[in-house]
Amino acid sequence: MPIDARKALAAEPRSTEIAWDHKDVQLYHLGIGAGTPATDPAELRYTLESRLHVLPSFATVAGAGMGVVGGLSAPGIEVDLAAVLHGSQTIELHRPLPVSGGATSTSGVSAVYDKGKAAILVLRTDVADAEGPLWTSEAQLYVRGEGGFGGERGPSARLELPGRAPDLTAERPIREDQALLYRLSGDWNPLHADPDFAKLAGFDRPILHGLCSYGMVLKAAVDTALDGDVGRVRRWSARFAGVAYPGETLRVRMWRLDDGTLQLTASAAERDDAPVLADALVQHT
Ligand SMILES: CCCCCCC[C@@H](O)CC(=O)SCCNC(=O)CCNC(=O)[C@H](O)C(C)(C)COP(=O)(O)OP(=O)(O)OC[C@H]1O[C@@H](n2cnc3c(N)ncnc32)[C@H](O)[C@@H]1OP(=O)(O)O
Repeated sequence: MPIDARKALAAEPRSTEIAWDHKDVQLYHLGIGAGTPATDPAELRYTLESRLHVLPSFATVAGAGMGVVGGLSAPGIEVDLAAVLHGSQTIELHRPLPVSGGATSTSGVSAVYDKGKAAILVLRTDVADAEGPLWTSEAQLYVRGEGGFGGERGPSARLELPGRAPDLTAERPIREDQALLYRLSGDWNPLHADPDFAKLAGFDRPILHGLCSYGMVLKAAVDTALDGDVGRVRRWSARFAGVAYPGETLRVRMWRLDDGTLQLTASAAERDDAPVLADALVQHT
């Protein structure tokens, strides 16, 4: 059986050493659409090494990504990459991310849910350096066709949107070559680059990496709602509610909640606001 939940959950978490430097950070920022000083001089904080700050979602690619090439393989898990969609992602920052660094990353499967038509794999990663914990991340992978193994169904709660107009709206164009640029940060999944593979996975053309929209939307939130200060982000969580395609425009709606949290949605402006990110929250100082 491609997913053996008991074996996957019983496996010891795996530790690897990761390292990154300013070039990785700059490439990541370009991959999520950082602009040029001609559009906004403040953009140089994302692209010029002497002013560089690190958008916290860089944590999702730090250390050269996930090595997903042919499939997802781990104890108890052997699934075809064409069946995998990124379902949701959370990162929690324990400290601001340094421009360059080295750390130990420890990952494991923390839950496996059975949605009938799909399985959900929950992967947790804890990253720490000599000074202590840096970040914790949780990825949920939606694996089509792998449910029905008799497992627990897992949570299904959805966040209600505030019943009022958004406090802020931002639009972010996705470059035609955005996915080609983004994949250089480590997610080489052909779903985002190869039209034949995309068709095999059931899409008319390559789709954008979930983590690329995840970074683009966090950047929009930091730049418009958090004074451009990446150090204010404590936690960023979102569900991938629908695909986004290169060439589209992400429309980001933001609400400031009473407890200080920022709630967001992102949609594809050209497709009647089809949902891209939902259940999205930025916790910040
Ligand atoms: C460490 C990191 C490794 C990364 C590896 C991944 C490599 C990457 O390169 C891959 C990608 O980036 S893929 C691109 C990003 N993702 C997407 O575009 C997916 C967009 N979402 C969809 O298409 C649908 O929501 C879809 C298809 C996900 C679900 O739609 P439906 O089938 O219509 O689902 P629905 O009938 O509404 O619900 C069925 C049950 O599943 C739960 N669920 C739905 N969407 C979920 C999601 N996004 N995440 C988690 N759970 C989800 C529902 O709650 C429901 O369960 P229940 O009935 O118990 O409530």
